[in-house]
Amino acid sequence: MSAKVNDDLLTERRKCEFNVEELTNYLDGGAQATQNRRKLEDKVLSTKGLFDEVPEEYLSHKEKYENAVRKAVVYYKAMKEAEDPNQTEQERANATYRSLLHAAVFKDNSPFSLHLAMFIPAILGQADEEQKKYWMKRASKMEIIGTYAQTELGHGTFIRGLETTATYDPKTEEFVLHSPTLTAYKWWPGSLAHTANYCVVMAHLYINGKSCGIQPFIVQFRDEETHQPLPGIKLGEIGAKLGFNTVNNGFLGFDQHRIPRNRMLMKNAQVLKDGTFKRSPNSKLTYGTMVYVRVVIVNGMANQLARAVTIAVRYSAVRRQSELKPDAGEPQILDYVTQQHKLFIGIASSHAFTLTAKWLTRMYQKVTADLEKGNLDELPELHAIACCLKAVTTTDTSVLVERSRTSCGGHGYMLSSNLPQIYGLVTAACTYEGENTVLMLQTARSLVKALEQAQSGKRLSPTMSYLSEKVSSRLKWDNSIDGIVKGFRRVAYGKVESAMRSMRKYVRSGLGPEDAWNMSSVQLVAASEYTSISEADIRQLQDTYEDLLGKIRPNAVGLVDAFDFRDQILNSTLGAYDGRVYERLMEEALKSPLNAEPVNQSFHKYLKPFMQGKL
Ligand SMILES: CC/C=C\C/C=C\C/C=C\C/C=C\C/C=C\C/C=C/C(=O)SCCNC(=O)CCNC(=O)[C@H](O)C(C)(C)COP(=O)(O)OP(=O)(O)OC[C@H]1O[C@@H](n2cnc3c(N)ncnc32)[C@H](O)[C@@H]1OP(=O)(O)O
Ligand SMILES: Cc1cc2nc3c(=O)[nH]c(=O)nc-3n(C[C@H](O)[C@H](O)[C@H](O)COP(=O)(O)OP(=O)(O)OC[C@H]3O[C@@H](n4cnc5c(N)ncnc54)[C@H](O)[C@@H]3O)c2cc1C
Repeated sequence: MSAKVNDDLLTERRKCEFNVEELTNYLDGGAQATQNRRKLEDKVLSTKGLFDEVPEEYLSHKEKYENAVRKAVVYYKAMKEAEDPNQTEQERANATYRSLLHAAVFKDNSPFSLHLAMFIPAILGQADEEQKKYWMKRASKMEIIGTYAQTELGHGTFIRGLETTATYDPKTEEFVLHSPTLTAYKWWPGSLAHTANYCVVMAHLYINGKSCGIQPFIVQFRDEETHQPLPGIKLGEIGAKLGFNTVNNGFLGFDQHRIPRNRMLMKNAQVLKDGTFKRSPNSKLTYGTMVYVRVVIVNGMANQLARAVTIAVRYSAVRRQSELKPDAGEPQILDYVTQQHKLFIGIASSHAFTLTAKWLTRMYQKVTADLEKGNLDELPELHAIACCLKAVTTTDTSVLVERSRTSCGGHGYMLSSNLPQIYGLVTAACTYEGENTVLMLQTARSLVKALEQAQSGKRLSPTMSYLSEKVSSRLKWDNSIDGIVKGFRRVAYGKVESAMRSMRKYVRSGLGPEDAWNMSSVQLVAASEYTSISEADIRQLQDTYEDLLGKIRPNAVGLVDAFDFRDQILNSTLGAYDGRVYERLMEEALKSPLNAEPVNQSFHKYLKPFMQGKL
């Protein structure tokens, strides 16, 4: 018999003014997609051995990893078996697009995540047809487990500064991989330490002493039978982190490690047997895997943020605290407008990121199809947009997840709420796949170029077209959506123009272009991410805003119910559908090993002699 649902949550659900299932269907891409997702979740989550006997937080660092590998093999097998052979690729993609199934199994991400998130995309995007056929067969069947090894101890952002070398030896038709310094060691790749046995390595190619730029190589680094590191390979784990502690991030050093010529992924650039180098049509095509993952991250942020606000809004409907009016009893904390302000932006942002992710994915698919036909025209715009949206969505999601945590008071600080772990997952994305400041500066680079083109009368790409609108600075905008958008476009234009004026001022003062860029870089980042509107209009918008909060209030629980996260995926004492918060907090607390006995052994060993002055 299912447990009794909290009365306040029942009331909230009765108050809701819209059809929750309809919104769920919309988010999934239709009623059938909702059904497919639920069917997949039912199948996979009914698999034995997927969940923890002891809560992960009470395991050691090593036990956490070993437990995660145990679950990863069960999970991956269950996912494979749950695949419906009659489903189209698109239906399968839709069923997983919104599902955070892995979050029900791994609070801190899977040791296989890089295999699926980067190793396979790198093969698909960087291998020639013959290589793709061979490696995809092995990788898709998990005969091998891979990762993506680009970052080094000494370099993450500056890819052209990577020190790992790949020197072509025409006599043996091999590449010699070498880490000339400690800072050249690959450092950070997920699964690298003890899980994977292959990786795509980004290394500096040299032929006859000449630099041929950064190229991708598929490298085996562990024996497939014994899992021992191969000769000339130094491997290890980089240590405990804020989060991602079951992702097994590692380090790898090469000592004159030889690989066959056909291990360089040769879709874009090629090395012939005699050492002839055939250059890529665009050297940045090698960076394609990063563009792909940045696109995926935007959708991932939408889902993770939705999970956090679901937990916080349901808890805020159950938690009663303080006194809003004398003798009126303790109100639900969701009735405080400050609480609504903290949480409703998170609901709206998750929807905004979902729609943005869909738009960006379509743009990525179009540009990738064009690249296949040799048309690179829209690659720069895709790069700029992917950089901006990855940076903005990860920054905003980190802020909003942390705000969801602090809006739940002390209970939000409990690991059993799962809000700290969700924060650990999303805040990592501000750094990986391109540190956010660096990516915003990439976008700024495109904005400055676009404004210069606009000022010389050239046509701009659709996403930059606001820079060619001669919008009057005395524009008055109203509270309509159109008016607000016009206002934001006007201010965004002003930010880019101001940054450019600043750079020109520095150049006139005698600085070189690079120093002028650096001196203006704070403004350049603001131009890429930040748009604010002038003081006078904030008051007008503020009234509208507070009015909107009131309109959302009766529907808040319905809006998060529509995300349709089952309890196992929320994995939270505060966010369960039935709202039995206090019973769950106690149930989880009693699982602490410290509660197995009333007096801990440290009393007799340390406390008692200490208090009796015997230590
Ligand atoms: C479970 C997780 C929970 C929540 C998260 C949800 C979803 C996540 C989904 C998947 C992830 C899950 C698991 C994986 C977790 C972690 C994996 C992490 C992997 C990594 O971090 S891999 C390493 C990533 N590293 C980087 O991104 C490095 C960033 N640096 C760069 O990109 C370049 O160095 C930089 C900054 C662009 C500068 O390079 P460079 O100096 O050479 O370029 P310039 O600035 O001079 O520009 C030259 C020219 O080239 C253009 N350009 C640059 N980059 C690109 C590109 N990628 N594509 C196209 N064009 C590019 C640039 O615009 C210039 O053009 P111009 O001269 O102006 O015409
Ligand atoms: C959880 C996690 C997982 C990861 N997984 C992988 C993986 O699987 N594979 C992989 O290859 N890498 C991985 N990484 C590494 C990640 O890609 C790098 O950390 C990232 O690219 C940043 O590089 P860095 O750490 O060397 O920082 P740096 O590049 O040294 O940056 C440090 C600071 O300097 C600033 N800075 C640097 N350059 C500039 C500039 N030009 N202008 C202005 N400011 C600048 C940055 O903004 C930042 O604040 C992972 C990282 C994390 C945190």
